[in-house]
Amino acid sequence: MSDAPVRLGVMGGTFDPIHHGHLVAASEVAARFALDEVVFVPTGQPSFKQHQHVTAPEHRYLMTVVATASNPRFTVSRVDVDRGGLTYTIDTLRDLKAQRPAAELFFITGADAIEQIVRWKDAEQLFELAHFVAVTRPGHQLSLEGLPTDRVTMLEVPALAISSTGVRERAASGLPVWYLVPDGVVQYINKYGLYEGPHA
Ligand SMILES: Nc1ncnc2c1ncn2[C@@H]1O[C@H](COP(=O)(O)OP(=O)(O)OP(=O)(O)O)[C@@H](O)[C@H]1O
Ligand SMILES: O=C(O)c1ccc[n+]([C@@H]2O[C@H](COP(=O)([O-])O)[C@@H](O)[C@H]2O)c1
Repeated sequence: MSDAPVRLGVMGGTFDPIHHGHLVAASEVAARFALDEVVFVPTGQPSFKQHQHVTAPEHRYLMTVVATASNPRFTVSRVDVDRGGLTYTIDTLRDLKAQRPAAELFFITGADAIEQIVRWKDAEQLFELAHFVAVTRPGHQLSLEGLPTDRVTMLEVPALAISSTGVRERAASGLPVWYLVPDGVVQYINKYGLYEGPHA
């Protein structure tokens, strides 16, 4: 447990798989908000994706480790994977705060996710635990209506029209996913045959 007063970015996601859109968003927020570190937190069972097949948490966790390994400021946390069950951001932030009480938390989220935030578990308390940085995403107009303006900041990031859905669909059709995801993630997907078969 480290108790240094760091500015800690928190990038939560299903990461099925992690792609360059996630990495660019984290890198841009880190630079603009002078973050010391960004911790990527792969979900256990994502609460808003209960009716779709999601790859096993351990695969998604390992792909996230592979994708972030080369950046000294990027780390990966197992809090959501190890807690098990449905993942709620309120639990993610509470666990990280318990591990690092002096850290100032900045939760990084895309335009599509921030629009749903009022429906997230314990929504009002989320803003007490972290500052939220909403990054623009191609195809999504960002509206912060109804959100506390002092706790949410909108940030334009270089537009990368990449989604995990698109990567899974390409892999399932035998199309290349090189350069949409880091090289090691391409190799991980091929090694374990992810996104092939009935769930692809
Ligand atoms: N290209 C992108 N640019 C900016 N933010 C993104 C991008 N892709 C995903 N995000 C954000 O990253 C977070 C985690 O996303 P997630 O793991 O669900 O990926 P996804 O590409 O949206 O997946 P899927 O297509 O399976 O829904 C979310 O807050 C999402 O809005
Ligand atoms: O806490 C909630 O109720 C909640 C509902 C939906 C999404 N989230 C979080 O938002 C992040 C992105 O989610 P997703 O499903 O788009 O990968 C991830 O960290 C989720 O845990 C959180």
